[in-house]
Amino acid sequence: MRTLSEIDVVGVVGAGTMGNGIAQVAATAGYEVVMRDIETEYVERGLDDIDDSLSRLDAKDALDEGAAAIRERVDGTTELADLAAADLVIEAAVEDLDVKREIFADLEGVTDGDVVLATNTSTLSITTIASATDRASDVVGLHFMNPVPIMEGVEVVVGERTDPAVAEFAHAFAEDLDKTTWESDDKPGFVTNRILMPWINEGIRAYDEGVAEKRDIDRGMKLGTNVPMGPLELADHIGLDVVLDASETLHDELGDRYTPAYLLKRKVAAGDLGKKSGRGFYEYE
Ligand SMILES: NC(=O)c1ccc[n+]([C@@H]2O[C@H](COP(=O)([O-])OP(=O)(O)OC[C@H]3O[C@@H](n4cnc5c(N)ncnc54)[C@H](O)[C@@H]3O)[C@@H](O)[C@H]2O)c1
Repeated sequence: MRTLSEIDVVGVVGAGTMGNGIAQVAATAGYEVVMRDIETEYVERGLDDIDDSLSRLDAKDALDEGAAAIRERVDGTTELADLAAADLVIEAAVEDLDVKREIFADLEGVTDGDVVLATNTSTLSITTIASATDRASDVVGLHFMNPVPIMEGVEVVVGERTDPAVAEFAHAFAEDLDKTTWESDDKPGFVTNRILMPWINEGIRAYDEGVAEKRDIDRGMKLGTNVPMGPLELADHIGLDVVLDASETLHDELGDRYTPAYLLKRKVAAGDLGKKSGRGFYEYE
């Protein structure tokens, strides 16, 4: 395993909401970044999101160096082979076990044998993802929160075969990005989503069953329990498809108390995915 001081290039798989956020914070911490997605269009959108986010932070004087210098450290690509340069890879592709297992098998082929392979999965088993490789001891969960540049927390998830030194490295790397970590065993949903997903689904059910108007549900939970976002606005922020994928995994693993809300499934079927599609429970510009 490479030590923290041996990490120069961070590979990121997926240029979506989480992938481009992870690429941005790694570049901000001084790392060179190679961010890979499957289509040029997705790579470009991810790079544009990084530009926008860095400009906003720059305008608030929240960066230690110019946005342009940070942005120059991020390369976008659609070529898997470009990840060969990485000293550490963090996967943030779609929340689908088969896709992630295929990505990890590919990563094993393309990266050096001592490179840690991390996944940003919200709910899927680290152990099952790792078993797609012959290097399960190098695989660890590095679960960033959304939006990555703003949220301080990172959940380190330890699989059945994860080497304790790899878990320790994951904590140290996240701390080097100015994050604060906690650790979870590889159990469905880990700490955060095991508790968060039923809360969001119950908020959606409460709305669907007419308990209150959607704004009152969000306002009630914010003012009544001191959380920064209510369940419906948080679902829009996370992405309704991501919430549904996570809820379905938890339902499969933990049973009926994790049943996804009917209205969540209907919104996803309609293509209302939240902020990223312009419409979820609320409308966005
Ligand atoms: N959205 C959140 O709030 C949140 C928070 C924490 C963790 N996560 C997790 O992070 C991961 C990514 O979520 P997201 O919200 O960024 O999703 P997203 O839909 O915004 O982005 C996923 C990206 O992965 C790309 N992709 C698909 N297959 C790929 C492949 N084989 N190689 C490279 N790229 C590929 C897609 O083209 C897309 O651009 C998921 O595992 C999700 O559960 C999401």
